[in-house]
Amino acid sequence: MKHISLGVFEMLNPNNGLPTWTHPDAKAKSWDQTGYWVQTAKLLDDAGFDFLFFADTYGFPSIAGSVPDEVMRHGIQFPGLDPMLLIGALAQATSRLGFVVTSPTTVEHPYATARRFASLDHYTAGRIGWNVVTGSSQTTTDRLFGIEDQQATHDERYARAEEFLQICSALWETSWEEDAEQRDQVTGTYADPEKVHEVSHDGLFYRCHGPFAVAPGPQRTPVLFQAGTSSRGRAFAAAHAEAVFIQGQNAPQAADQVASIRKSAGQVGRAPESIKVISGMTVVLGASHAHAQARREELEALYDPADAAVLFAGMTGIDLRRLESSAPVTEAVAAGLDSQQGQTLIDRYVRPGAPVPTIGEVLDRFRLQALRGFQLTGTAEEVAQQIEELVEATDIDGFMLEPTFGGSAAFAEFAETVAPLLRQRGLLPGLPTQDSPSLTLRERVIGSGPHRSLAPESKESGQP
Ligand SMILES: Cc1cc2nc3c(=O)[nH]c(=O)nc-3n(C[C@H](O)[C@H](O)[C@H](O)COP(=O)(O)O)c2cc1C
Repeated sequence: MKHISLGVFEMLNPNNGLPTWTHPDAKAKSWDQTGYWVQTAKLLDDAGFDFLFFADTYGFPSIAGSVPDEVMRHGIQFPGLDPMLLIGALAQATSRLGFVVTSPTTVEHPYATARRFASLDHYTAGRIGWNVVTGSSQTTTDRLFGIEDQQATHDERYARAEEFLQICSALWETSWEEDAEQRDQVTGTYADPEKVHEVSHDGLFYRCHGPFAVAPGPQRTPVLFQAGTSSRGRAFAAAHAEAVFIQGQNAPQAADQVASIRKSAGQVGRAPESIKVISGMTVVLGASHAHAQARREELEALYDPADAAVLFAGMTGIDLRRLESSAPVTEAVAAGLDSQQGQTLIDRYVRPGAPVPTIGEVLDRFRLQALRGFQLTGTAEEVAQQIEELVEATDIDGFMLEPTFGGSAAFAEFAETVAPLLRQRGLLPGLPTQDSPSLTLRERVIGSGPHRSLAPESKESGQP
């Protein structure tokens, strides 16, 4: 049985997905406090988790240019803080835990993004990853950044992302030779100018000229995660991603996704298993199965159907509230409510050959699983068994635990009860000890490194 990676999926807002902050165990009062996150990161570090992952977006739901009342009143992806600014404090408080931060290729500039992640590679001593996304809640974000007149199509956003990453990679991998940074106090040479090269890029969307002003950190390139699973998203992942984040819904669907991601990687000359696929999973535990089931019902009662409809509209640009709930969901397309946004989300509900679900059914499934992956419920033994079966059936490489009622107690419970069983089953390595070597995130999760192994085509492009 292969070892799996274990992460935690978080967002810097009061909830993860639909509002749960009103529950007594939620982090309603602490989610914006550095102390809460330091304590959580330490817990995960000591419990042997591999990484803490932050999803992020500048956006929040808006529909036809206005923000529905529920967004602010109920706290639906609102308000939200910048997770990147927290990483230095978390790195200082931990010694092994990796951090993955989501940052979009839409409204940022490649140079600024490359500089931030290269800085974080230094601050975390090589424990940083970047979840590359083409952005959600695009309509809201475009208005905030004043670029609503330039709305790019789904595929154009991926074309920009290609160029964005090309520049970042050149800055990280080619600007500084390995021994360019000398810091020699005797000769007074900080960096050898002969060994720091200019990057020169004139593209369709971006221009960037000059040497990179950050010397390489332990990993040079942060570990590249990617989320977005349309065929265009998959092609992008095949070319660039070292790990792909999916929201697995059931074993057959996830097995297909894993196989298709590996196949696409193989088609561009990469070893198919070198690309890691990691799924979200929400685990609700109990002393007995009935107890766990009761806790799940308590959790799901928090997910309000009206909030779900607002979040769905914000993410997809499709306001299903305008249609009869008994109508087939394909009517949304017929009614002209289709949009360029969130293709994955729609693909998720309409399967070739299967009956088309109604709008009410789609919204209810979305309510229960919005922004979430596998839903596991049971005793620790039952959950460990389900995880083993999922790994066997899908060939998935790891999971991220999604928050349930909001606080970090659920992560501690998983670490104390399920993780030891996964170790017994050979799915997790032993807990690190004082003598364990300190690994970079790439060494720990991808199993290579510390530097990125470049895809064959980038070697051929004449870059050193
Ligand atoms: C599993 C998953 C996680 C995502 N996480 C984020 C995120 O944290 N921030 C964000 O702006 N977009 C996120 N996205 C949206 C993607 O950036 C992308 O815009 C969207 O999925 C459309 O691309 P696709 O059709 O290839 O999936 C996520 C998408 C998926 C499928």
